[in-house]
Amino acid sequence: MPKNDNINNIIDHKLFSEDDIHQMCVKLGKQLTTDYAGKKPLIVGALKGAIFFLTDLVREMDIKAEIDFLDVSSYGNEMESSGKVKLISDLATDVKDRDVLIVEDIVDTGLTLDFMKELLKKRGAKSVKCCVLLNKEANRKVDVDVEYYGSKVGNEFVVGYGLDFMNYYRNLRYIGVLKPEIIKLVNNK
Ligand SMILES: O=P(O)(O)OC[C@H]1O[C@H](OP(=O)(O)OP(=O)(O)O)[C@H](O)[C@@H]1O
Ligand SMILES: Nc1nc2[nH]cnc2c(=O)[nH]1
Repeated sequence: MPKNDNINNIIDHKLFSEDDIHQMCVKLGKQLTTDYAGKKPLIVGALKGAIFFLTDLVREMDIKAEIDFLDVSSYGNEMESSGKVKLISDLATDVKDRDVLIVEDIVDTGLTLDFMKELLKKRGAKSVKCCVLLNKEANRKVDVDVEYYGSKVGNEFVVGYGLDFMNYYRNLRYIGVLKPEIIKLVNNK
């Protein structure tokens, strides 16, 4: 188990343990196996935050599925959305007439998810749904449907299991809440 250096300096408390996350993946995987039975969906992972969730989730799904990745970003190194979502790297797969399932680590303002859903719909996907690990409803700026999610979270900045703080700490096995004083430090910089 890696010892992330200085982790105690930035994490206030653990929110979801490895086991909590595993249970969420199992539950969502079962539901998706039922709902996508007989279909061959294209699973679209949103880079970079969704990498660990996607790999755990798809292995709980007993269906024939293709996997591709889309890299979009609106945060850069910051802790607040710039409000402008950028397409950094596109899919290699044609989504026309496909059932597409977007896999995301978190939906916060909803801007990133809304951008991806609209893009894939415009390209002629047959259906576009999403499976998100964490749903931060309090901060929503756009009304976007979240068809599947693992857990709701409060309006706090979470880190680990793909979720970064200044591009680090994605490789924590659990999800923790960032210390409020770190947020203040970054915001006052
Ligand atoms: O609902 P929103 O306010 O749009 O926020 C959610 C998005 O923010 C994070 O991505 P980020 O842009 O930081 O890129 P990353 O996945 O590479 O960390 C996260 O992974 C989601 O994609
Ligand atoms: N790491 C991280 N990225 C986010 N993007 C939007 N909300 C969050 C959050 O709480 N944590």
